[in-house]
Amino acid sequence: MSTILDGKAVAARIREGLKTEISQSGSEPGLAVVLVGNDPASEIYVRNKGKAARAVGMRSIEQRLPEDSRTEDVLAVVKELNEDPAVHGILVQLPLPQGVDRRRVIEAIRPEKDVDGLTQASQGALVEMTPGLRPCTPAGIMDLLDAYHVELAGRRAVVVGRSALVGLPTALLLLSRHATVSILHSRSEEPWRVAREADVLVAAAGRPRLVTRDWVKPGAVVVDVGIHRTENGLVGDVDRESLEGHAGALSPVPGGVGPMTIAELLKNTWTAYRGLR
Ligand SMILES: Nc1nc2c(c(=O)[nH]1)N[C@@H](CN(C=O)c1ccc(C(=O)N[C@@H](CCC(=O)O)C(=O)O)cc1)CN2
Repeated sequence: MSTILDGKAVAARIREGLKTEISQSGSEPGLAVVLVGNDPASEIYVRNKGKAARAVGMRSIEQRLPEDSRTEDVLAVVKELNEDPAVHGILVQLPLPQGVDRRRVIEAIRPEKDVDGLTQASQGALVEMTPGLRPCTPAGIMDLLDAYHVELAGRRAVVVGRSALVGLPTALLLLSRHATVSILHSRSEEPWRVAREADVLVAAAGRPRLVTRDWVKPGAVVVDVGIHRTENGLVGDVDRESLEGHAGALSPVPGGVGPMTIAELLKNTWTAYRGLR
């Protein structure tokens, strides 16, 4: 049997801890989420973020802009939120519509309110390993591994995918914990040869069921970051059925990394509120 890395349960514990801390402090951190356009998955995530924020005692602010918004329109909203003392964390939901310049919008967020950890200031802090707000999904992966006491120092970790949102920062966080890290990507030749060496394999390629049994060393810990909506329901980047009983541990989709992403967003908002890094 493979151990199931139960992100839903770990995230619930994190949220419970935050709720207690926030209520004991008598404070009300504010989280602003900006949604541009009508992407149906983004609608769900933004709704869930607002619900989760309110449930731990935070103020949730939602700003919606139409699909045909210009970069300047989004920048104006971010600027307003930057100036608002009741807003401690700002997140711009991704992806943005085609006409909006993602880099300019993200860069407009004040680093101390960058609860998504995506500004160049936050990314620089991650590279330098100085205090800063870390991107939510990578931070969630680390907390999930820690919750199951997965040893990282000196072990071989392989990340499949090199996105700025997940793959790259996850590799850096694993490196900061002294794992020996490789990154695989769409141009890697025979990626399964490298993947098979992993003690810890993180699949963040954005390709449904890419990682099959022949990519995985028996007993390895496999973290699935993918979420794909198919006619048979949600599937990840990992072909879960072929890994059951082969992997030592496996994060499910749904119920693995997804809930951790939202819990980390709340953690970052609480950190931003306290001004502690
Ligand atoms: N600004 C950002 N945009 C996006 C991020 C991000 O971290 N920052 N990540 C993803 C989407 N995402 C958060 O925004 C996210 C994805 C999935 C889940 C989640 O809880 N998934 C559930 C399944 C829910 C469902 O889809 O029905 C699960 O895995 O159990 C939370 C957050 C892209 N955009």
